[in-house]
Amino acid sequence: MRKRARLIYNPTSGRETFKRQLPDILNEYEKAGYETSTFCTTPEALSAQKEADRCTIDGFDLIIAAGGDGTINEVVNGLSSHKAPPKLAIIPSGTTNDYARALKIPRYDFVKAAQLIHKNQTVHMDIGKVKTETDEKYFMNIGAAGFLTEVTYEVPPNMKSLFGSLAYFVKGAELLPRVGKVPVKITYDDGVYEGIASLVFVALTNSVGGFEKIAPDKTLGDGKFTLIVVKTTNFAEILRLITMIMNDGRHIQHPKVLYKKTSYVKAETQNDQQLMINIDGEYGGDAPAEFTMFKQHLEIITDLDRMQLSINTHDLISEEKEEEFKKRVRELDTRNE
Ligand SMILES: Nc1ncnc2c1ncn2[C@@H]1O[C@H](COP(=O)(O)OP(=O)(O)OP(=O)(O)O)[C@@H](O)[C@H]1O
Repeated sequence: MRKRARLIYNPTSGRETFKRQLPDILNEYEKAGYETSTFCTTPEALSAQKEADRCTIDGFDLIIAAGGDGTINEVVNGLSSHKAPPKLAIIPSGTTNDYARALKIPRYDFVKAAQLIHKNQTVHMDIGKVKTETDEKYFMNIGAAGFLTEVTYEVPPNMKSLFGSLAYFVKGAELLPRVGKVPVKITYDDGVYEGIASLVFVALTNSVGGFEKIAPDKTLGDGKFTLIVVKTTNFAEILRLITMIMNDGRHIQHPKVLYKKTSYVKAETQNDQQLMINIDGEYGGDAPAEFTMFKQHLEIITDLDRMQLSINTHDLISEEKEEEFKKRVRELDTRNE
């Protein structure tokens, strides 16, 4: 019997050009020996998630998720509640595509992304689960609270596509002065942090909000979250930290940063102040929130050669981008001092 693949695509993601290339995309999976079919997501809540769940129960061999990080997250949720989910392929067609960036999946050519199927290379990715008082949800990339949450909400999509991560930075700088001091209690595998925080990250990859060096020492599939807590609300200090994140990843040694590898995190606030949790770029409930780890839970089609190559060429690729950021930081720093 031929293997079956279901392509779940969001027609509204990114620049909405996906549909035109659908026959060419499907053809790649057909050539690789899959019998293919498609599901177009609808405005109804969680349609991608429900379809991924249904296909898993129905015994599909491969789910192809095409969309932005929101669609990928839904598909990941549909698959992850199952013990032995089918393989996942990703065709990034959103604006930021953080997850595809982390997995080195081509982000600007849908057919090229589909052609990865011929390489027969996969990576077993860790998946996180976040539990709040109102909800329970899987995530594949990031759980965040504090400043990043607001920034992600407030960067308009057209700004994201025009300026990429610079948009986050500019918005971030605008929002920072308004960020309140939230006293938090963060419990992790081997410790507890109690104090103020402008930022709490629980990350599964090193690609978040367009930043590529947020967890520079991350090994994918190691069964550990990277926990980052920024223990300052000082504007100038945070700006410098952001520059470090852009430049060389030295933020992990900064005295105002708690940087840990852990398989469990609990985030609470200390005086009933509201702390919104952002999950893979979307609002995911309020603290208290518990994060647990599902080690190597999803097998995802990727390009292992490119992943390896990117380790060697990383610094060259981002040099130009960094110059742009450095200039911007200098401007903002002068304005705020
Ligand atoms: N047919 C549809 N019509 C309108 N909205 C849809 C449809 N299908 C899915 N959606 C909505 O699209 C959102 C997910 O968008 P997604 O993240 O994939 O793309 P994006 O926002 O362009 O990308 P990015 O997250 O990278 O900015 C969900 O809120 C979902 O409900």
